[in-house]
Amino acid sequence: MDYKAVFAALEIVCEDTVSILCGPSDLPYGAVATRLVTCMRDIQEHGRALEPVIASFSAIFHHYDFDAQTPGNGYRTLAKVLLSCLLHIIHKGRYIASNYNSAFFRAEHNASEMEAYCSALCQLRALLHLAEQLVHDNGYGQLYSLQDGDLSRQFVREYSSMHKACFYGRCLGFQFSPALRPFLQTVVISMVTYGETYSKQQSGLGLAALSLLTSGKYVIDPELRGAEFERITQNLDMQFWKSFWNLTESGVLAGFSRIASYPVQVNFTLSVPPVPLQLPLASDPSLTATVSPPIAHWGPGPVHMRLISCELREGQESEELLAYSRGDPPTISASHLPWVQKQPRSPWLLIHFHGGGFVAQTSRSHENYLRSWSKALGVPILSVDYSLSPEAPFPRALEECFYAYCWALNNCHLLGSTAERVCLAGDSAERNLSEFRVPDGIMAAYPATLLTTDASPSRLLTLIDPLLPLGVLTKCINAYAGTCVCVRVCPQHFFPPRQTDVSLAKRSRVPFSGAHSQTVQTAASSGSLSALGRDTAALLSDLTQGASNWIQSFLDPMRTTGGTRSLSSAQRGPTGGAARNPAAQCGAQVDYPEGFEPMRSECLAFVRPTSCPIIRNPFVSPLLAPASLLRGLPPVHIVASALDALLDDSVMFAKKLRDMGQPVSLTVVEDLPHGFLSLYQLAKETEVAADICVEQMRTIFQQGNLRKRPKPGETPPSGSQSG
Ligand SMILES: CCCCCCCC/C=C\CCCCCCCC(=O)O[C@H]1CC[C@@]2(C)C(=CC[C@H]3[C@@H]4CC[C@H]([C@H](C)CCCC(C)C)[C@@]4(C)CC[C@@H]32)C1
Repeated sequence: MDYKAVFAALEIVCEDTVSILCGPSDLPYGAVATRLVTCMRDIQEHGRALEPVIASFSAIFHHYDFDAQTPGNGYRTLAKVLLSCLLHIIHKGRYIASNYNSAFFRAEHNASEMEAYCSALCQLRALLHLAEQLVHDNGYGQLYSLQDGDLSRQFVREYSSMHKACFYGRCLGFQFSPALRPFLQTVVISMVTYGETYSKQQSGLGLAALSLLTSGKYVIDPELRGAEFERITQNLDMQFWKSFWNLTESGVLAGFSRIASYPVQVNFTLSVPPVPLQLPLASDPSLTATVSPPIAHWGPGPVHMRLISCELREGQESEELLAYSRGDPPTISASHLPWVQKQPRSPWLLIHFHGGGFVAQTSRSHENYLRSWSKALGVPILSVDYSLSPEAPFPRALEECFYAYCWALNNCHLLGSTAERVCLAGDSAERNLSEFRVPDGIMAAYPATLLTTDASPSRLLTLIDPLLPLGVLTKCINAYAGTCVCVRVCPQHFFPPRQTDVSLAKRSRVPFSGAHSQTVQTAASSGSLSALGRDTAALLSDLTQGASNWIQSFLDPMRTTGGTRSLSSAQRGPTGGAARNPAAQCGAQVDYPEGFEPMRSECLAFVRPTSCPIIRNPFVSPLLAPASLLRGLPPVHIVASALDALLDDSVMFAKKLRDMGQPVSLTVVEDLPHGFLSLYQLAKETEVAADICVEQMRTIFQQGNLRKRPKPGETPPSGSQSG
């Protein structure tokens, strides 16, 4: 995008709009016109200040890319987001300029929209200023300043006091692909509705009715929705997020998602009892090593997983496998019908670790894309339902994933595979769970590779992201890292040699045995009835949102009489910022340019970054892993999104592997949020991105034949797959 043309167009639009608004008009828009004029002048001022900033970023951001063919890093993203905001403003401004004198012009609505974008622009200006500091303070080509904790602390403090509501109201998701905006709106409306009804002791129909009423209010008042979203992300506890993110787990929503996804012949959950496993050694298959079951925190316990296979394959209907079946009756029974042909075992096996911030979701929420993967690749998929935090902090989930992987290798014949080629796939949080073992390749979608609160340019987006706000991310990290006294870890267990190494046989008897076992009380599961009530409520709010959306623009003018919540220009600071408040004084530690100050929030966000050393553990933050540990990794294919706050995690991790000579590829897709796999049915763009992931896995399965496994200690061929 040519930034100069955008700034030039902005200047023209601001001038044109102001001259039209100030010109003679028969229409009674007095106060609204004044608001618009002030707003356009503020925008103009921001634009003039920002052009040189974007110019300086454009001159340097290629230094931070993975390589010349893969442009993508947080600096590019910030510039892109800013230009996207400006384009929205230009579009709106042109509309206002050409329709202002029309009898049907909705002055109040347009003024509120423009004010919302002006606020967003003001906050983005602050983010760009913070990013400029990062450029100065970080090393050349470095997206993180891993040594200097002060800068990051300063940013976190700044984040806590900055106003964010404008990004969750009218401007919600402006940076993403337009096809996703209605969905994001639905999610945000459902979330604030859920937040309001969450604490109410209602269930069933009462709750549904309440949700319906509440969601209506948020549909018609975007400012109220934004403010409420900001409040929720700042104040509601982990249990709320767990519970909201788990909406896709049960009842109606899961049912819908199933109906909308590919039918598969095999889909059921397994519960594997915690018994020691004997695994043949790669170096000498006649020897075996013992792998102990997971023990951290509460001792040995079963490991849950889900088997998904598009076609019924040999072994999948065996009594031996069905004996592991858990809870729900295996859908496999349908395949006993005589016309369902049993396929031979696949040479491939895909082992999947789902995302969900370590705290929420199971394989069930991820079923929709897993089903399509199984169909596209013709491969059985074993998705691990590891235990979630905060009930099961690190390293429980890691142990369970490792155990599940070993169990799958031992029992691949039951899973419908000969496991000649094994690929690990993980999205988001779970990429780093798939770190510890060497299969034939790893496909990591938008991975989190650094769990410290070190600032990076893309991470600044946590201020505007509707799915991953910083306040919520730090809660996830705190939950996963647990309390420091709870888990003490023996260093040697975090540098295990490759699974194929004999020495692991001795160590792995008690994996992660340095962790002090401590019984952690699992959270009392809330009543299933009220859970059903909440599902229903959320669904209803979803349905009503669609219907009510179109009413919104007509109702807007009515809001004026009811008292608008948007900041009037008089309430704004000199550059469009909100009036100062106590939070402003607490937050302001950053030297913004003369005369500029971002808008502040009315209440301070409670962001508590964990200081627990566990987050620096290489199995929690693989970006910090020493080369000796990463050297054993198979080819890693990373698929990230340019608009993801965790983009820099991907870029830096890919660079690190590439610089070590490890086989790695990075693909950056445009305009999608974190977690795009879960949204793959919603838009063409998400589908294309999900297909890229499928192709990367196909590469792993097919290239596995050609790849020579390096022997322990041997350096793999350098850069074989980079780019
Ligand atoms: C300021 C500078 C300092 C910055 C410091 C940054 C520190 C952060 C660093 C690292 C953090 C890493 C932490 C772990 C990352 C975890 C990421 C991670 O795993 O994120 C996933 C969390 C779940 C989720 C949000 C997601 C994707 C899809 C979402 C789902 C889409 C639809 C689902 C709704 C419930 C459906 C409801 C429908 C409605 C009723 C109509 C929804 C929203 C559930 C949640 C997921 C991403």
